[in-house]
Amino acid sequence: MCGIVGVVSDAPVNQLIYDALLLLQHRGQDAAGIVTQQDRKFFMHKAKGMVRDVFRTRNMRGLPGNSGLGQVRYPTAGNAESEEEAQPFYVNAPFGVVLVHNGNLTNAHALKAELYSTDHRHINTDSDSEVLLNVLAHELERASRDVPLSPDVVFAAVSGVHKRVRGSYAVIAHIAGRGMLAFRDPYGIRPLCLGRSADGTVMVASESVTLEGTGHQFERDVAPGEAVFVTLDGQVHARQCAEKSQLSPCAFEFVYLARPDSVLDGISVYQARLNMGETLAKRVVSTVPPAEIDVVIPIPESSRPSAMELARLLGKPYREGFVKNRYVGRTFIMPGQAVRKKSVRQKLNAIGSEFAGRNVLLVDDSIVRGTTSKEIVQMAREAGARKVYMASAAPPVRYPNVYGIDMPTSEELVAHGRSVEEVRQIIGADALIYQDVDAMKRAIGSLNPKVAGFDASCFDGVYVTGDITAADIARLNEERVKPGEDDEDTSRLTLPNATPA
Ligand SMILES: O=P(O)(O)OC[C@H]1O[C@H](OP(=O)(O)OP(=O)(O)O)[C@H](O)[C@@H]1O
Ligand SMILES: NC(=O)CC[C@H](N)C(=O)O
Ligand SMILES: [Mg+2]
Repeated sequence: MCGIVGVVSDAPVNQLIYDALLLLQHRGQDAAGIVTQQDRKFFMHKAKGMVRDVFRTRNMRGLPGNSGLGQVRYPTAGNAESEEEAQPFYVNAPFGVVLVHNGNLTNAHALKAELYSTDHRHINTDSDSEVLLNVLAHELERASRDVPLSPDVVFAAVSGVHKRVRGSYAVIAHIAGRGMLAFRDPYGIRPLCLGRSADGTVMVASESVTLEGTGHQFERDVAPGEAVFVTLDGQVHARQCAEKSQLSPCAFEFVYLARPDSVLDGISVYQARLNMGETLAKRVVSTVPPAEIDVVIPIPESSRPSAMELARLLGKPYREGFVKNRYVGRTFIMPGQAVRKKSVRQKLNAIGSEFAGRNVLLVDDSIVRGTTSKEIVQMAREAGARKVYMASAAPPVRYPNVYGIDMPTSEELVAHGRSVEEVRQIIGADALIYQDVDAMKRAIGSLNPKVAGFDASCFDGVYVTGDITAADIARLNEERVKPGEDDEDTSRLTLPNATPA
């Protein structure tokens, strides 16, 4: 998951984009970048690291101008170690274009070959976003061959992009001296919304919290397949550029990725998490007699709303048994299993008195590789819990994600090919209760009937774009995993009573 933002204003935007990126930091911790524009010239600074580390005063001084864009990166293609893959990306022709991307292309490999052989464009990194920029640049060149650049030409280029590109993409680009372009893939898998401030600044961003937190009024979501072109005087043009579109946002945004104070596609992330807590409560009571639960404890941060609602419905106390070190980032979006595992203990510490002699129900938003739950169950026992039950507000994560969440292989998923009982044994809990897939979809979907469905592929193996084959998954995985990575493969996690092969 990455976070993206773009602005067109009458005043300098460097600090505004910086502030917006801080509000998107939870979507990407590996790299950050900003481009601003003054007198048709782009100024860029990007590097590996969190926003606060990447931008020092001297870097900010080098970002003049009244329009620009920014990105925080959580790599899902290429290599997390590569500084060159940090965004934004730039091409000088036609016009000069910079671009930021949230999502993941599933045909980047084929496009790269085609760009080279047919369009004569060179891609210098393993990033799918650089491929996407070059497809856009080529389509802009084609659409503007005999006519001056206008919103019509820009929209024709986006139609061309939709025809060639597969996968998920929420995109913001700036065309030098012309304006800002934003568009979303025809399924609207990744979020993108638009707002305006009292002084007329137009902002496009991944999440509504970015608009609110920087003093912009939310106006609307960018529709799936739609493109919005904002000229440098702040005029907004919009057009549907896809032949067919169908809003199917990623369910994992509501489970984990987005901030709870955001509203995505008309759905409050917080309310969706409360609803998931409600449906989870029903499953808990059918598995563990409520009399056997003394206390409900969330695993901070993302599970809190679901755990709170679940506790209320069970009539049990909700207690904060784990304290989170706020200086450690989100562990799931860290690259590499070794660093993730180490970070769980650094990040969370148990308050002994909440566990001693009690039967505790721990609630997390999701169990992906099982890194967090395995450590946490053990910590609860070390803190003196009698019984440790574990509940997940999301269903078992069993299938790889190809649309921008970094879980490219099924082998790394603790629930892949395993029964709930087997997962329970691996994480060492006394009971394990998962959300049901349909119940999750209803819990989120009931908040906006206009949403046609969700991309819930990591839970049900159904890929909304309808064009993903087993060979694609294998190839995307091969391209992603770099030799020498210190990942611990969860397929090697054995059941406690398993006989060694
Ligand atoms: O099964 P796993 O592979 O461990 O992944 C799942 C865990 O990772 C996430 O937490 P994270 O620490 O990233 O962020 P949070 O503070 O927002 O909960 C998520 O909330 C789960 O706790
Ligand atoms: N999480 C994302 O949106 C990643 C964007 C892009 N695929 C990258 O790897 O840089
Ligand atoms: Mg968590």
